[in-house]
Amino acid sequence: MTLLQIEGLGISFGGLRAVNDVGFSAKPGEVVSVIGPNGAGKTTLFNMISGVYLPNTGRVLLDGQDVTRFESHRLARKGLTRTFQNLQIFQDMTVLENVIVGFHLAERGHLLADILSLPSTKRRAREVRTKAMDLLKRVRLDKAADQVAGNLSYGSLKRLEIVRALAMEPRVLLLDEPAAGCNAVETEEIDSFIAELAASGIAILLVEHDMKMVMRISNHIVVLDHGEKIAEGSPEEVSKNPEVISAYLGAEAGQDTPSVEREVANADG
Ligand SMILES: Nc1ncnc2c1ncn2[C@@H]1O[C@H](COP(=O)(O)OP(=O)(O)OP(=O)(O)O)[C@@H](O)[C@H]1O
Repeated sequence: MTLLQIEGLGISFGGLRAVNDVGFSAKPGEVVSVIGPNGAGKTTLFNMISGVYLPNTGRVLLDGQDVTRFESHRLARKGLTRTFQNLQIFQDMTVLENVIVGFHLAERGHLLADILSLPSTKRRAREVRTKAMDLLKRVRLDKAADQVAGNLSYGSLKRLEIVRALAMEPRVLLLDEPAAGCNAVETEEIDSFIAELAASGIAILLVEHDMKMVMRISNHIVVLDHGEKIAEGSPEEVSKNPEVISAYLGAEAGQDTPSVEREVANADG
């Protein structure tokens, strides 16, 4: 059963066609990764899917409903949430407070009850706290709940950001470079957490430069180059695709992008 369907998405910035006619789909429990050399259009594609940019062409269907024109907060309430490449954590708040903010973003409808300080508000605050602590336990951050977020290691902050997105109870979760800046141990932690989330039935869309991680955890990979989808398939299919290899090798000559073939060989070894 398809949960997220992307059809012919495209957008231009001035004269530049940043993304052109890109489509793919994701089912519950699937990890779908979008890869491609620097500037290929991955983040722009994510921005269109998550309501940050309005595409010039194409559609985004969530559970069969056309949500193309929905803004991010409305999409989040429909079950599609994202994290950003750069951390969006409130560094001065505690770890727990950061997650609680995520819950409040998910339920703005209770504002009047909050203002009137109804008994239901206190009960809900307790429920939210319990749920937030449960989420923190899942990423072993519960012991750090009362610490100021700014004191956490980078890998912990990355996990906190994912947890905060989970407060919205997404069915589709877009992760933009969740392992960026993480060391090998932190990357593996994030890696197994993502696999766990997928196993719980969430469809994960991933943009990630760490090719070993992509090859390890993806069920399906979509490859972009210069805004076009040049290939898609299983990690094995994609890593053997000559067009994909040449896109990466071409990029490697001018930029610091790893060759998929070599990265797959390393990941195997
Ligand atoms: N808001 C914008 N205005 C103008 N051009 C943009 C904008 N956002 C992206 N672009 C351009 O669109 C193209 C695709 O950029 P995008 O950031 O989506 O690529 P990417 O694959 O995510 O790259 P990276 O791997 O480096 O993050 C680039 O040429 C970029 O300069």
